Amino acid sequence: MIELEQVAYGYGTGTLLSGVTMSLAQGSFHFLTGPSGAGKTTLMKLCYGELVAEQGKVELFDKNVSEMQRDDVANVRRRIGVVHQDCQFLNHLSLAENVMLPLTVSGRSLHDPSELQELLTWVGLDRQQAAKPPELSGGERQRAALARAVIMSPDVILADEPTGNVDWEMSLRLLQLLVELNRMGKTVMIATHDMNLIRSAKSQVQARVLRISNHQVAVAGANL
Ligand SMILES: Nc1ncnc2c1ncn2[C@@H]1O[C@H](COP(=O)(O)OP(=O)(O)OP(=O)(O)O)[C@@H](O)[C@H]1O
Repeated sequence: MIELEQVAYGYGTGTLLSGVTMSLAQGSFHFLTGPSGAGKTTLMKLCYGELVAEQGKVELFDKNVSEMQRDDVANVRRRIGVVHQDCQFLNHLSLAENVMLPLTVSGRSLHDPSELQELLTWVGLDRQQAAKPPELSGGERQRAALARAVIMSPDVILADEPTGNVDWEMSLRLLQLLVELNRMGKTVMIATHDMNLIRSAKSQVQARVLRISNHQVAVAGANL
């Protein structure tokens, strides 16, 4: 689904990623880890076509990102749900409207309005659906961000530090939601610093751990 081959990227201040080769197969579950500033968010952005590799090749759903037309980019955006690290919302809209936003801006709607209720119940936010984002707690915002990422029924979910700023119990709840999505067949990658989260996932899902170090991505061994 997502293939990187010998990819390099930097922001003009030297090399950040180089010689990165990795593949996210359909239905796989990956963690992406590495020190702060190692390039996890940058790698995520390369994986959903937000950034274009300076060298090497990125293929999303068998299409080379550097050769994509506007329609291809729109198609990729529909098929990859991203949970951003800072989970920004429009404060004047309700939680439900924010979750619906990816559909609204693409001029689509749900086949059945009860799907929104189901989704909000699934993330445990059905009672807060009329609340405005500033009224939500950190954990509620993270769950709303996850709901917004899955509203388009994407094939892939990329979650950048989805458990940042929430307590351990909420981290496990968010992890469980991502594991459930994977069981439904979605390809999942979670960027995280939290080794305890990775360890707890291991009993629930067959997860691979990718680690960024020295500008490269390697599969981490068992001794996390
Ligand atoms: N738009 C940008 N312009 C210039 N430098 C940037 C930009 N975005 C990120 N960087 C730099 O690139 C490096 C990697 O950033 P990135 O956010 O990918 O790391 P990260 O591993 O996700 O970090 P963290 O774990 O702290 O979120 C950092 O040194 C950062 O300052």
